[in-house]
Amino acid sequence: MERPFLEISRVSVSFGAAAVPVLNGVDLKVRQGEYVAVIGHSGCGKSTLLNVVAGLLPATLGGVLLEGHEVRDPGPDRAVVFQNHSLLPWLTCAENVRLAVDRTVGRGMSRAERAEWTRENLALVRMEAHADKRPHEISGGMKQRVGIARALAMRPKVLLLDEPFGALDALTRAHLQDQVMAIHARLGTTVMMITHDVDEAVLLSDRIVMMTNGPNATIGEILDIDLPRPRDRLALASDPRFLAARESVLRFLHERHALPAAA
Ligand SMILES: Nc1ncnc2c1ncn2[C@@H]1O[C@H](COP(=O)(O)OP(=O)(O)OP(=O)(O)O)[C@@H](O)[C@H]1O
Repeated sequence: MERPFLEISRVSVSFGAAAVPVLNGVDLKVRQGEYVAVIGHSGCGKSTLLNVVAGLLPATLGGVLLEGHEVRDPGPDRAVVFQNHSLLPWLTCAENVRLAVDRTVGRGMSRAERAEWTRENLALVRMEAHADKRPHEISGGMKQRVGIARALAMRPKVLLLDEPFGALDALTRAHLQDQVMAIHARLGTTVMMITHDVDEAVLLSDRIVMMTNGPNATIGEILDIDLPRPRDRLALASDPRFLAARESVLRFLHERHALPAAA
């Protein structure tokens, strides 16, 4: 059998002396270029799982392999974009991206090449016109776009998105989702994205990983989304396959794994 690109094997995570682990025995194989969304109720351990893949948090049991190499630390092959941008406020958009370039792929590049690579990556998220602005001069959606450009500029093997659009209004969110789909189509980056948004998960993903409630959370079900790409949100809004996938995730979250208070 072909070796999986990213392999999460029997990952369990316990914090401190807690008797019950947050995550228990999470197994997932991700293909190169695949777009996987992880969805589940608040507190089930989605960010914990992403942090293990990022190398920011060690698994208590089990582990993660990327192209057969064990993940032990954070590294530029696994770039993370968080819900709240983490741009340095005293640097311009270009300088924020450039900093990541200088420390990773830019090491073998000339000064001019680094500047060009920075510009190209800002262009991927259509932010080249704002390259010289500082974070306080741009909107929340624009800051997230710069954060995505910074992550992509490292040409990671896996892009880890932890609710990247969670703090944005619906229209900005839709716009960014479309941009991320276009970038995924163009670069073929493997993506693991955490989201609470069912429509977002169905629109963007090849597979949706649905987590059971914590503690002791694990993968409950995995849904394949076979919708052809490129995907158009308007056309899909009334597509029976989109609606069926959406309903299946909603049933998982609100029937089979409803939170006790909501059940
Ligand atoms: N460093 C930590 N120390 C102790 N407990 C933690 C730590 N990090 C997370 N937890 C606990 O682990 C559980 C899972 O947290 P996590 O942030 O992974 O959930 P989540 O599914 O991403 O939640 P949300 O959707 O609300 O962001 C929670 O109960 C949380 O309190």
